[in-house]
Amino acid sequence: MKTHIAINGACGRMGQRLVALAKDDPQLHLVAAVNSATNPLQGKDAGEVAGIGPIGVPIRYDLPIGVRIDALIDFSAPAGTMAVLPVCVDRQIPIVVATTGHTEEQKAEIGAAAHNTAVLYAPNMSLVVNLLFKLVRLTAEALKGKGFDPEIVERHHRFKKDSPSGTATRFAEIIRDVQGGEFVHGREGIIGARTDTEIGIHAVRGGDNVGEHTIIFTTIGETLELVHKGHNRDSYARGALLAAKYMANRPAGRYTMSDVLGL
Ligand SMILES: NC(=O)C1=CN([C@@H]2O[C@H](COP(=O)(O)OP(=O)(O)OC[C@H]3O[C@@H](n4cnc5c(N)ncnc54)[C@H](OP(=O)(O)O)[C@@H]3O)[C@@H](O)[C@H]2O)C=CC1
Ligand SMILES: O=C(O)C1=N[C@H](C(=O)O)C[C@H](O)C1
Repeated sequence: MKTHIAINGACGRMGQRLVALAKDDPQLHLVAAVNSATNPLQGKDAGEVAGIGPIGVPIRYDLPIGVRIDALIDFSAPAGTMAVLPVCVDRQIPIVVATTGHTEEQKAEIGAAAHNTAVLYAPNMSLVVNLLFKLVRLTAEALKGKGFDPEIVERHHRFKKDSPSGTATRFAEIIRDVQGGEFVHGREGIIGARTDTEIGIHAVRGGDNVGEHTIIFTTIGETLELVHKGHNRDSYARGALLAAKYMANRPAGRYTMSDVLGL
């Protein structure tokens, strides 16, 4: 049986790739393509917006009533997540939140929604980035107390609205979880020597970069760098579609990309 999915943020860079890849997947049926009410593409065919020709699914600003939705994928903006979340809770629609840049309060609300519906909230849907989360934890554990300075550099396209990336923040949280310490975002001025407890986070913005993360562990005499470079957005989109299939019919609770990917 096909998984019936809805996409929030369907007109965006990620939303368009999800629409296109879902169309080619015989296990998926796209039943709703949602985007902000003010978007000029409202009412247009989601396939046309995605550049694959008409698919009979119009862009709309809310979820259709009386239509079976097995999972919703959200690649929008923090306000977009918070608009669709209560509807998913009310209708017990499993939700895959891929949007980044939420406030701490919004993150808590997303977490609380898991009492009532299935929630997967991940800053990165790529298989190998999720593997890298594990490798960074392993590295932080191995190098703990051995005098290595952790620094994270992320690079993204000029249009990205949030900084640092959700993925960079997750890498930093993993290192802090293992080693302790505090986040330092960029550096400027006469700031003095680096302390032993800093976890540096640096955001580069420009061009059409779909996402790069470099996790640096450096000491006097040598440096280890763990690097991921996205080539296009499809690794994120494929991971999210896999997550939607995994989440369909799951009971309320929190799920992770490690669950989905079997990592
Ligand atoms: N977890 C992961 O693997 C990945 C996560 N992301 C994250 O996904 C999000 C989207 O990225 P991207 O596609 O590049 O961004 P875009 O800006 O290209 O797309 C976002 C889309 O969401 C729409 N939107 C904004 N507000 C709302 C709302 N209130 N309700 C419904 N739709 C809304 C926008 O419409 P409008 O233009 O009208 O505002 C736009 O069409 C970002 O937070 C990004 O960081 C991106 C890639 C991978
Ligand atoms: O906005 C993007 O493009 C991306 N955002 C995500 C993030 O903030 O971590 C994931 C990926 O790096 C692409």
